[in-house]
Amino acid sequence: MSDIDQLFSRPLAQVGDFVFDQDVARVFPDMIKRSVPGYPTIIESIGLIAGQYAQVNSLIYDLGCSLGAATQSMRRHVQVEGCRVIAVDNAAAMLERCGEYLQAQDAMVESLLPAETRQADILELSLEPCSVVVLNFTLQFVPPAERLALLNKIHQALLPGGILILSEKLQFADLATQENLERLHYAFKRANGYSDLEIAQKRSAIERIMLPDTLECHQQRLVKAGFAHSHAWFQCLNFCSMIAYRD
Ligand SMILES: C[S@@+](CC[C@H](N)C(=O)[O-])C[C@H]1O[C@@H](n2cnc3c(N)ncnc32)[C@H](O)[C@@H]1O
Ligand SMILES: O=C(O)C(=O)C[C@]1(C(=O)O)C=C[C@@H](O)C=C1
Repeated sequence: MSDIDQLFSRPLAQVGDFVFDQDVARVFPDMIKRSVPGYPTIIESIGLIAGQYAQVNSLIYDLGCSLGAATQSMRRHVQVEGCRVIAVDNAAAMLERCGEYLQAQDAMVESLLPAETRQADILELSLEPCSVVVLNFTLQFVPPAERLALLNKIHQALLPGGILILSEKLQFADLATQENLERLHYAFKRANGYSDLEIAQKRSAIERIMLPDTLECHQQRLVKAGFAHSHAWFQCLNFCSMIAYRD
């Protein structure tokens, strides 16, 4: 079970950069559900969408898997012969808990899709041929200069007919839209029990290491990476999810 996220509830003399460490791993399910509008819907839908595009005897990658929520959903939804999920994260603490969650899922549910965890930097990892790749709120933590090469690598590894599911926090070019949706996002966090202090300190902790792009930037970069066809399938406030098609 997850502890309640109170990591930023007390005034910090110095707010360091956010790190996916043991403390975050302990509270992550609570943190992300209370911070990302629509997260439960996105997780459940990733399983459904993957179930429609996973190909026989192929790999599925969950890149930046954290505790493996998307992997767990895909294991429940994908009923395709010979598929296997590889859940990748470079944070040891997150991956350790991911392994615990997957073992617990195996103990509760029979005939799930096989899944394995792999600790690696997705920028270094070589990808085997696959039919579904998930980047669920991961690309936003990759340095912007490295994002195109990662998407290129994913496009190269995807089998014809395969897909990338890309979920991201969005930036908006229009200032009014940016300010309105940011304000609504903070209202969402407050409605979920975060104080103004927690919201402010978390914002400081992520502002240097989490760099959102606009939807237009994502779509242009996906085309450059070889994904001629992509679209958003979900948006809740300033968070969205897209599907990009490997034609
Ligand atoms: C917001 S969390 C992702 C949430 C998760 N995909 C889910 O659906 O619950 C971002 C994750 O990406 C991981 N990450 C960031 N950069 C990475 C990299 N270069 N290689 C591997 N994992 C990375 C972090 O350790 C963290 O677990
Ligand atoms: O934008 C915020 O305020 C967030 O907390 C977002 C976000 C994310 O999108 O990954 C940031 C860090 C955590 O992983 C959980 C949520």
